[in-house]
Amino acid sequence: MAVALLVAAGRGERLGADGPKALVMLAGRPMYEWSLDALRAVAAIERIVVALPDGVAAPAGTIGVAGGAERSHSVRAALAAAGPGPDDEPVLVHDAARPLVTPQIVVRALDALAATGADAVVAAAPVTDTIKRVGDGDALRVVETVQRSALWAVQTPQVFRRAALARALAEPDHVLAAATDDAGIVEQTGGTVHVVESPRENLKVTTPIDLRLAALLLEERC
Ligand SMILES: Nc1ccn([C@@H]2O[C@H](COP(=O)(O)OP(=O)(O)OP(=O)(O)O)[C@@H](O)[C@H]2O)c(=O)n1
Ligand SMILES: C[C@](O)(CO)[C@H](O)COP(=O)(O)O
Repeated sequence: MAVALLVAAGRGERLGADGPKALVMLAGRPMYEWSLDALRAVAAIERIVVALPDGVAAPAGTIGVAGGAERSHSVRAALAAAGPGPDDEPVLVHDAARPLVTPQIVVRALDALAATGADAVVAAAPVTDTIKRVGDGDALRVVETVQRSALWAVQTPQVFRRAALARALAEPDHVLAAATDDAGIVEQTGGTVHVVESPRENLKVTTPIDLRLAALLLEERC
């Protein structure tokens, strides 16, 4: 059985809405509810912890906890609220900002962790753009065209063996603040991380155009 941590405590500054991003209405419901539906539909998930903005009540059947200053601080708070568990227990972390996640994506990530000896498995999609490294003195000068075949755009869900995630989240606050995902901290602390393929549709709502796209895709599903 697995524990799921849904992080929904971000401010959403790049979206520029009136309130926290996870509470923004998307295809008729607060954004975080779409991810909760997907997590609740997976039989292997026995507990869901939600990191929320201060003062927001926990959704029914979940454990609520106040989020931290940065994303990985919220993951740390959620893991603490989940209570103790065995070292090899799968702990799944998902962003409420990825409302297009499906039960199938979640199950594929959990199964992939069980099938490997890795410390973590992250949902990801092969990169389809050509990526150039820019900078090196002249801010706009192209330095390199990166070999695309080795590049994957990483998403959530990210599934960890509990001990590896706990070790990563025990790093100092500034290490957590600098990380854009938890798997990156696992890598820095000597852990092994694999990818499992996931559709590009599992996009992250960051800016207003993402919100419009997510609404269109969710309305298509309903
Ligand atoms: N202190 C934080 C920051 C982020 N998150 C969550 O982490 C996910 C990914 O974060 P991001 O999309 O960067 O959200 P925000 O931090 O809200 O966005 P911004 O950087 O534009 O303010 C989101 O589900 C967000 O709610 C969180 O729980 N706690
Ligand atoms: C964790 C994440 O969703 C992986 O793509 C992403 O890095 C978090 O978003 P942020 O905007 O970089 O905080």
